[in-house]
Formats: sequence, C-alpha cells, structure tokens
Amino acid sequence: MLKEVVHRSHHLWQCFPRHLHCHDWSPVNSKARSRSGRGSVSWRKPLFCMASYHRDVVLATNAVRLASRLCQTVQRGLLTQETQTKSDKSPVTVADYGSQALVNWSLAREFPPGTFSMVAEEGSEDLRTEAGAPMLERITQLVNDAIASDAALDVAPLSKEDVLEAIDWGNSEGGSNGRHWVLDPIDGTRGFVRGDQYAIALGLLDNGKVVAGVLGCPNLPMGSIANGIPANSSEPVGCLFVASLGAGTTVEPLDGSGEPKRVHVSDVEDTAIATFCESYESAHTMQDLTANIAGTLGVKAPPVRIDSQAKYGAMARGDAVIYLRFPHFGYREKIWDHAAGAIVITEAGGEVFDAAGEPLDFSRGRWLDLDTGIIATNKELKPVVLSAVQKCVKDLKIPAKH
Ligand SMILES: Nc1ncnc2c1ncn2[C@@H]1O[C@H](COP(=O)(O)O)[C@@H](OP(=O)(O)O)[C@H]1O
Ligand SMILES: [Mg+2]
Ligand SMILES: [Mg+2]
Ligand SMILES: [Mg+2]
Repeated sequence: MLKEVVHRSHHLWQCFPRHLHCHDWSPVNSKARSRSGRGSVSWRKPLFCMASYHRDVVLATNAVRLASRLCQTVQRGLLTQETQTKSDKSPVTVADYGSQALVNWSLAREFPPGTFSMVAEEGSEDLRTEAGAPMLERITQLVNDAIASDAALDVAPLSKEDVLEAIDWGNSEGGSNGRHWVLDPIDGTRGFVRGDQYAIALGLLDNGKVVAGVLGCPNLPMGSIANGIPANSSEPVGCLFVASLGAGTTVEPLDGSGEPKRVHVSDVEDTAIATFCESYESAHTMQDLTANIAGTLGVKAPPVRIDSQAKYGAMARGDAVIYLRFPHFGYREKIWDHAAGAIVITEAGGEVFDAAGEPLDFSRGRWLDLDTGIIATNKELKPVVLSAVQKCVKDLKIPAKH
C-alpha cells in the first residue's frame, strides 16, 4: 500500500518549489512579506540539527500552520452545506478535508518517494461521488487560497484531482516498522462546528514509537484555561505546541508572533487542589465515571471541558493536572486522536497511560489497542490516579478489554 501511496505522490512531489527546501527558508517567526504584500506562514528554518527529529518538527510545524489558516477561514463563516455526516455518524467539514490535503501536500513535497507514509483520518471516497462534487470544488478553492495567501509558496494551483490525491496519501496503515506520520486534520470537529476548541494534530512514529508531535490550537488562549475558557478576554488566542523525543515541549503563538517557550506539566501533588479536564461531548467519555474518579481522588474543582487534543496542550503547560477519557462501551480509539497529544505531554514531564497503567501503544496500525480508558497526569499523581481509576472502573463493571 505504501508503494501505491508513494507512486501516487510522485507526480505532485516533482512540482514542489525547490526554493522551499530547508537550506533557504525564512527564519523562525519571521513575517516575510513579498513584493505583492502577501503574508507568510512564518516558515521555520532548521538552522542546525538539535535532535534527530528537528527537521521533521520544522516541516510539521510549517504544515500545521498552513492548515490552521484554512481552518480559521472556514470556522469564521462555516455554512451548513460545508458539513457532512460520515458513515459512523461523526461530522466532517470542508476544513477537515482541506486541512488534510494541505498537511499531506506540504509534507510530501519534502520527502522523496518511498519515504513518506501518512496515517490520517479522512479519505476522499465521499468527495469522488456526484453528491460530493460541490464540496470538492469548495475544498480545492480553500486549499488554493491558503497556498496563494502565503508569500513563500509560489506554486501553480492544485487541480481537484491533485486535492483528492493529496487527501488519499493519508491511507497508510502505519505499524511497528519505519516512519509513519499520523494526522488528525481537525481533531474536535464537533467543537469546530460549534465555534469552540479544535486542533490540527500531527505526530510522527518511528518504529512504533511517537517521536514528534505538533498541535495547532487556533482557539486556545495563550494564557491559562485552568478556570475554563475566559469569555471576552484580551488574552491572545492561538497556540502551537511542539514536542520531540528528548527535546521537551514548547508553546508559542500559532501566528508566529512570539518565541517558543518550554513548558512543563503541573507539579501539583495534592488532589484537593488539582484540576482535571475531559471532553466537552458527553458522548465521547463517561462523565459520570470521571466525576466518580475525581470524587474518589478528592478533586474539588469542576472539570474543565473542552474539545480536542487542545486538552493535552493545556495540560502540558500546567492548566490541568489530570485528563480522564473513558469512551462508552464498544468505542475503539484511533491513533490520530492521541499521537501528537501524547508526546506533547510526555516531553513536558507527564505520563499518558490506560487503566492498566500501560503507556499507549501506537505500533498496531490505525487503531489503539488498549485497556479501558486513557489517562494523563504528572509522575507524582500517577499511582493515586491509577488506583482511583481502577477502583471506579471495577465498581462500574466495565469489561476489562474493549
Ligand atoms: N463515541 C465516541 N467515544 C469516544 N471518542 C469519540 C467518539 N466518537 C468520536 N470520538 C472521537 O473523539 C474525538 C474528539 O475528542 P474530544 O471529545 O476530546 O474532542 C473525535 O475526533 P474528530 O473530531 O477528529 O473526529 C473522534 O475521533
Ligand atoms: Mg472525525
Ligand atoms: Mg480526532
Ligand atoms: Mg478529525
């Protein structure tokens, strides 16, 4: 399958502008302006190799920033016909497809055929039908607008077929060997449609282990959300979290207006003053169970409920110290919902594990094979949180594996 993806990517790869390759990019956070006055996405320049995944992180950051632009444009004026329902009843919008096309396009041009494997959430099937034609038209326009709005991207517009191809480069099965990118083009689509939180989440697996992750969170304030998302705050909004193995986690403004700063998970050890976060959508997690776990731990504050992997980002900088996720019986987690978020937490000094206390295993393909639930917290609280989780899960009589 990889061979097929690679073969299909070759055509577009050949068209990529050589001036965008690593050696002559604009510096980090530069606000390059072309003579035409167009802004740029602040393409980062890999000045020197700090860690073996530094170049990947730079490419991922640029790709996520470009996709974020498209998402922000769409969220500002989302129309009902731009949202559809997938066969699993979950929503998908023109921005989910457009973001996936842009990230795949952006990354694929930097990797020679044979070295690019992407496990991404969306596929182009529905767009290839007669009913999908208007949506494809709109996605192609959005993708080309995003590319055209960036002064550093001097390329010919993509055709509808190019966009479909780029979306489908995300059909890799992943696995335990070699390098695989993992993309959720919009995580928290329900939040996106509601006008709330969402994230563009891009991770990199190397031999089954997450080695890099970038989270673009366009609606997340740069300041703490420990007491919820502040209404009418003057706080700048839009965060970019970047993590890679051994290099820690940073946060910076998504628009490139500030420098990256190292972040660390909260060092709170007293559960009475701990804050916990969870899904906004009660369909995505058993909020009765999580309330029970929080009560058992003696947590006093109400949960911070927000959509998407923005939760992992917020936790990585200490806004909350516990994340509890317990999908209803029968739901299978997918790797793109957690890969980038997990390394953002672990590189900030935290831990992500299941109800058996085991770290998440991203090496099994598109699905996460785990014991009940996903939990994140700091190292100090892990034993007590795990014990409360196990007690409450047992009381609930959830089958051990689902
Ligand atoms: N019944 C369910 N239980 C748990 N998670 C679900 C779910 N249905 C959908 N999801 C996942 O929950 C993700 C959003 O998580 P959160 O609740 O933290 O915002 C969705 O990502 P997408 O929005 O990318 O489809 C989807 O993959
Ligand atoms: Mg989805
Ligand atoms: Mg998701
Ligand atoms: Mg998604």
